[in-house]
Amino acid sequence: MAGVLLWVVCPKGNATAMLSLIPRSGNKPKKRSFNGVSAVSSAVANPARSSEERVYDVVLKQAALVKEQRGRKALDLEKRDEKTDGFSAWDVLNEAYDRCGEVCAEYAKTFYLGTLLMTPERRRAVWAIYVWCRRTDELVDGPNASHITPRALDRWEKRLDDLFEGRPYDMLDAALSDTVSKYPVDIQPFKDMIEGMRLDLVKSRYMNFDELYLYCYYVAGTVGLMSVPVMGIAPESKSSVESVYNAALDLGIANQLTNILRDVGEDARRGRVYLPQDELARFGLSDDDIFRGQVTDRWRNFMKDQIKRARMFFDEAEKGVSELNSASRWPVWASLLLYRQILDAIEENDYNNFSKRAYVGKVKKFASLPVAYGRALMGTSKLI
Ligand SMILES: CC(C)=CCC/C(C)=C/CC/C(C)=C/CC/C(C)=C/COP(=O)(O)OP(=O)(O)O
Repeated sequence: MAGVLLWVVCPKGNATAMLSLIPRSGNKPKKRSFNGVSAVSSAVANPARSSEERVYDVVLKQAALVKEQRGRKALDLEKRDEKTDGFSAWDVLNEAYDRCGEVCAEYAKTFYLGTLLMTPERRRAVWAIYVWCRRTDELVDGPNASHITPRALDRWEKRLDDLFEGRPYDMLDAALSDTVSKYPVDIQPFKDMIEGMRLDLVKSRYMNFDELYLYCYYVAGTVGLMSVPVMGIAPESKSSVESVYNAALDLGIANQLTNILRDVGEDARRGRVYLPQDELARFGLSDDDIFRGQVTDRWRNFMKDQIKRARMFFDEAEKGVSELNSASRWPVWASLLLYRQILDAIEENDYNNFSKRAYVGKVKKFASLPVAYGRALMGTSKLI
């Protein structure tokens, strides 16, 4: 896989040297200015490489894979239709995908409805990815989370390797195994999501935004990178593949930042603070203020800044949605608009995210759906 990336980046020259130059020489990753400083604040404190630059390597790798596989024919499912005991691989696979659809319908209703607009092939591939992410998340967040160990995560990663090599462990894995054999999905974002779970086992504080950015990439940005190869980029899109992947990554980051801001109180009750410590200090705040849970002016000002940054990531993401295949745009717009409104809800709660859960009411939710549909109908945008 690395060979593909290096070939694309540097067909003839010194690939390693070229790679380390990309973020600094090009304008990617974009340096987001946030209150006059880079949004990824410790890029300055850490002269080596910022998280944003490291994550961008994964974007390039995934984009290279898509370019390589564009035009390559998908595997012909019919060929697998050899019957054993009255059941064919095709029957089993269909059942596996149906089960993935049921899980998606149960846990992510709006998103599931949106996927129904996609082609049947794409829709079930998205379900298979969703289910794997959900199962991964449940290892550390589910009912058995207290028993989870780094070794269990290693075993989960071994299963991942196996399913990417066509050796699924169970039915749900079989659906994903089929999906990754048909779409140009790279294994790295999946491995990185497991890495995020490992991080969650040992880390409960983030010194600066650079550290938090990496965490958000692991647990949510990865989902964006996994989804685009399946959702597909519109054939008429004039944007670069890399910029669409960047937008997908930004949507994952924006969603996760929003999730963090919504759940400050809940996380604090579990002893966790997913907020940059240096930024808290800059506003005269500390962990104690969070555990105390008082909405003060300092807290409001801090929150205004955090919300502003999350919106910046949503803005970047929005530029990429129109570049997706037309049938994939609606579910993405719908989930983007709904999640973005959680930030408005935090404001409406006067920044009390300690004891009041910010949520988007049914009326607003339904009102967003036609808006999302309208945006999805608009064609691909300008070059980005
Ligand atoms: C923008 C472009 C070009 C493509 C879209 C690419 C996609 C689908 C990006 C979305 C990434 C995504 C869904 C990340 C997960 C983010 C997240 C914080 C999910 C929260 O999940 P739950 O914890 O179940 O949420 P609730 O707690 O709100 O129910």
